[in-house]
Amino acid sequence: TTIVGLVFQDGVVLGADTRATEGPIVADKNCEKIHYMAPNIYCCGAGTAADTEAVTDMVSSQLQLHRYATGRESRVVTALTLLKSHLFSYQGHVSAALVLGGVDVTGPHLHTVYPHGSTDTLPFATMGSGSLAAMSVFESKYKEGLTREEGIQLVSDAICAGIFNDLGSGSNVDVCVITKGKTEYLRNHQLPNPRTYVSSKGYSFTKGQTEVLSTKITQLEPKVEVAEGDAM
Ligand SMILES: C#CCCCC(=O)N[C@@H](Cc1ccccc1)C(=O)N[C@@H](CC(C)C)B(O)O
Repeated sequence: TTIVGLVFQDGVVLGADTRATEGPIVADKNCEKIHYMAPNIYCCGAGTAADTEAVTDMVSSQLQLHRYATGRESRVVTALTLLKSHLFSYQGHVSAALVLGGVDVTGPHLHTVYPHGSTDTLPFATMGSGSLAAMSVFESKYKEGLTREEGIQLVSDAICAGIFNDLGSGSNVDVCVITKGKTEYLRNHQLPNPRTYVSSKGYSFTKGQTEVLSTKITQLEPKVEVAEGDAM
């Protein structure tokens, strides 16, 4: 997995690839790794698929109940505290490495959460097996005050670095843009690895392109006629 996040002038942009693996096998070519936490908060997950899905879904439900109880918009720090406390209590056995981002009354926020429950607050962050490839892009191109378009492009470039240089990452680029007034989930924002279908007429090799070295035709034993009504 390659998952990233950055803070830009109007909020936060999150990004993820869409490959799920089982050892050397690609288990899912287009899975979703950017999870809804609240209308103004999303969370990217790397690690064990079941763990990232379960922990983000659980905290998302807790945030919804908290919104009912307070009548207020959820805060990123609330999601952060719920996530880290749960992961810490399980001493790293829940393999969820997360990039949490959102915009609340206190402004834009971006955090990383590690399986053991430690967290960091950063202007830009990457996680997953493709995180080093992605971080190389951020370290060379990130700056403060990026526009929405610049932010989306930089996130896409960082995810593509993972897609093309990390075997644990691949397929497509998902993006999520969170600002004070609006949240845009751009599912399959980029499709850099389209499946090229073999044309319906089969391969298009020109006749004679492959040299025929020898031909051997074997006559099969004569067909035995089956009389009507015989048991098969
Ligand atoms: C679909 C399906 C099966 C998913 C199995 C599954 O969790 N794969 C993991 C790798 C892994 C981890 C621990 C045990 C085995 C295999 C995986 O692809 N993680 C990616 C993120 C998740 C959200 C898709 B990424 O971190 O590479």
